[in-house]
Amino acid sequence: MRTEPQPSIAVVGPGAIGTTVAAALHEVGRTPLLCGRTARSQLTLHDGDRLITVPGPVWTDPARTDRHGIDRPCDLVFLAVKATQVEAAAPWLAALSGPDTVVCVLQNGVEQLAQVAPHCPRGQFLPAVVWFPAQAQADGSVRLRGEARLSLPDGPAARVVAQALHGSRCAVDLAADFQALAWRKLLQNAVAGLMVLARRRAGMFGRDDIAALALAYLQEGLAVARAEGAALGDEVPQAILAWFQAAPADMGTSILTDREAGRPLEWDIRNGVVARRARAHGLSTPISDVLVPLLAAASDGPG
Ligand SMILES: NC(=O)C1=CN([C@@H]2O[C@H](COP(=O)(O)OP(=O)(O)OC[C@H]3O[C@@H](n4cnc5c(N)ncnc54)[C@H](OP(=O)(O)O)[C@@H]3O)[C@@H](O)[C@H]2O)C=CC1
Ligand SMILES: CC(C)(CO)C(=O)C(=O)O
Repeated sequence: MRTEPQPSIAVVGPGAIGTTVAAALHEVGRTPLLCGRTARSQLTLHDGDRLITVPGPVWTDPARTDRHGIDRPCDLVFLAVKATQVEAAAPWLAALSGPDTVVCVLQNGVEQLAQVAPHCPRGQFLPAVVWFPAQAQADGSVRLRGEARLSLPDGPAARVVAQALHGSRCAVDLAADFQALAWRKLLQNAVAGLMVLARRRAGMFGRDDIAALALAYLQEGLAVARAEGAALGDEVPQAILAWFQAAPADMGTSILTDREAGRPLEWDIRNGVVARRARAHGLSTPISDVLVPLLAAASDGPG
């Protein structure tokens, strides 16, 4: 019997999201090359009671692809560094990508392509909506806190990703209206920024005053999303708030993890973007006008 050759796959940025995707691929026999910043011998994912170990190493030097067993571009690269880390990770994209390589950007926001493409001369770029929460633990392992699921804009590049993750614990939806999904997820991320300013986890959305603020901020974002052409219904703000209220009280968000670790924050792609896009449409954003400078200062200082 003839077996199909396996695609060559790399994960750049084996953190919370990168580890989840690497574990999903490994479980179905498509173990990716791991490319990171911190050397590790393996990755570990906790999904409920299940523990999945992805064999490493995590390579850390993009100039030494000869050591990694790569003699040609990969078929598929998952980029899962933070938006603030794309420039530093660009040498990995240059080392792993050829013109036919699909580069699937596992990042929040609605500007992934504009952010990443200038840093990589080759490849077919594909944004993804990453729906699931995952949290890095103190020992470097990752805890998955939801059903792993990605949405991608339907097309040939998305089908390469869907094929690679076929049969794995990470579901892939091919979306006809990706823009609406991306903006819906952006609104979820924008409101999660309130957790950074309060330094509290999802339980804080149980407060009436925070719920009212969150709804008003989500309404502000919804107007911008619609002006950008995203077809989102009136129910979206309440549905997003209800999602946070139903989440475990100790569920965080990746931007809060960065705040707690004193790292730069993705404030611009998650919150700043709402105000930036609003200006282009002549919309006012009184809530963003207060939140965004505070998030920017929390991220970048000075002081
Ligand atoms: N975590 C979540 O629940 C969700 C996150 N997202 C989005 O996914 C993206 C990734 O987030 P997340 O996984 O949480 O982030 P993490 O910080 O957990 O992971 C980022 C990884 O990239 C590595 N890295 C940093 N710089 C480089 C570099 N120059 N070269 C190679 N690797 C590098 C980091 O290494 P090191 O270990 O050294 O820091 C880390 O392993 C973000 O855009 C986030 O907004 C989307 C949905 C949910
Ligand atoms: C938790 C979740 C899914 C929503 O804010 C997320 O996207 C993140 O942590 O960055």
